[in-house]
Amino acid sequence: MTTSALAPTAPIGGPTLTQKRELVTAIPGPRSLELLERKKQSVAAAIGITLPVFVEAAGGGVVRDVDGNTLIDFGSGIAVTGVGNSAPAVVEAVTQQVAQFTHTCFMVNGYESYIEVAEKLNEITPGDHEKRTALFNSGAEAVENAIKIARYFTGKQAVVAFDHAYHGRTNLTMGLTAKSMPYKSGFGPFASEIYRAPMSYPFRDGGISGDEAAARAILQIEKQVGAANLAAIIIEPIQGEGGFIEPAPGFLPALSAWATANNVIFIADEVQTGFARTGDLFASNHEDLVPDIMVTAKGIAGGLPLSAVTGRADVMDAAHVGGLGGTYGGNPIACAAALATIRTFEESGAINRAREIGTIFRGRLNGLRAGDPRIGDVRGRGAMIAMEIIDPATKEPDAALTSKVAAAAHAAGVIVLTCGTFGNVIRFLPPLSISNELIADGLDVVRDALAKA
Ligand SMILES: Cc1ncc(COP(=O)(O)O)c(CNCCCC(=O)O)c1O
Repeated sequence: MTTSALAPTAPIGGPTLTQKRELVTAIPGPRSLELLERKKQSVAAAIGITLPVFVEAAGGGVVRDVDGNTLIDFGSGIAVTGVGNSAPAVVEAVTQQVAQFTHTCFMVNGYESYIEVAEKLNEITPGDHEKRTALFNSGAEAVENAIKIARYFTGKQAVVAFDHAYHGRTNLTMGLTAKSMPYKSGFGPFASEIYRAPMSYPFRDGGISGDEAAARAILQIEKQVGAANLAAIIIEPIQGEGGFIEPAPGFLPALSAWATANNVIFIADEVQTGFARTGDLFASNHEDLVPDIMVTAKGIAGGLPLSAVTGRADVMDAAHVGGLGGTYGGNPIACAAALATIRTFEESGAINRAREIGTIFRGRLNGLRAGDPRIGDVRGRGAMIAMEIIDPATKEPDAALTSKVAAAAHAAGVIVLTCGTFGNVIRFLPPLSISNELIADGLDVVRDALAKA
């Protein structure tokens, strides 16, 4: 059995998990159903659960639920546990740290691991210029702070985000996010001075080039906002929740060049694409993009909540002392996890593994597409791959079929997620610690779910 160098050897303390899909009850099983009832009586209904099994253990490429079912993980907790769930190095680092001290608030008393994480991010993010980093907890919090920093540095207020963008669920980041339901509907009003520009969406924009799409976006920005008022452009190098939309080559570099020429801060939101997920350490590396600010989270700490804003030192140092902060930002346990996670990525060939995984997924999905026109597009890079589901007669999005296929995969013990402005994208975000055998079995399940739908 070929397994990734990232696969857990002997998990420390954790249960030994059989790296094989195995169902012993219906999905969800009886214990999960009991917990689901309790959840309904105790947790806000707005907190939904995509696949309502409750987890007992996870690692490698599987999740084991409280009923003893072992499911294949094609979601990584939404692109978080790329290094593997309960990755041994992370477990060891966190165990040691939690026994030393759990919290000081870095703004009260510092600790070395925060500095080490900042030094590491300044080193590995694109660009050899001097950088600074600020640590937070969630992706949305980091995006909020990236915008604060850009506005402070430029003295300008407007911000441009793109069609199909997703940047979070806080007030400002909801304003930056494009899709209304479920993220924004009913939660307004939203922050002011946020503008939207057209995205390069090769499958749906008539195949215009990256340069043409950038020219279209820049013209709209110049006419509807004006560079003199614009603090920042924020964009995901591959859009995540909006549908794994990979812009045409040249789109991002053209936007970045325009921003630089117009004293506009270019922010790359790599919350979902960062840390080897796309077959580069960061998706920005793919076109040699050097953002002024990069936002990271998710894959950074193997499951512990941590996010970061890393950017040009002149930009990051502009705000007055005390202007940025928060109680838990860069907490010591998450910093310990991040250092272990990044070290594991660096030492275990994560980038090559992500590329291998992408080759396997694209090969299988393009094979399905050749015989099934309902698969309109297969796209993405590395271990961030998706297929867009359509009505082949009209190319219209088919959200109903998408949901049906995902539900069938869940019932068969494969955790697969959907996304997209139109709800018609099935996305694959496996942990880089997954084995080729689990990938093959999981994709067989998706194949059969499509065939029966
Ligand atoms: C690019 C990009 N920027 C920002 C964020 C926000 O990160 P937080 O850690 O969820 O706040 C995300 C989070 N994506 C998953 C959201 C899941 C959901 O809430 O339904 C992202 O993908």
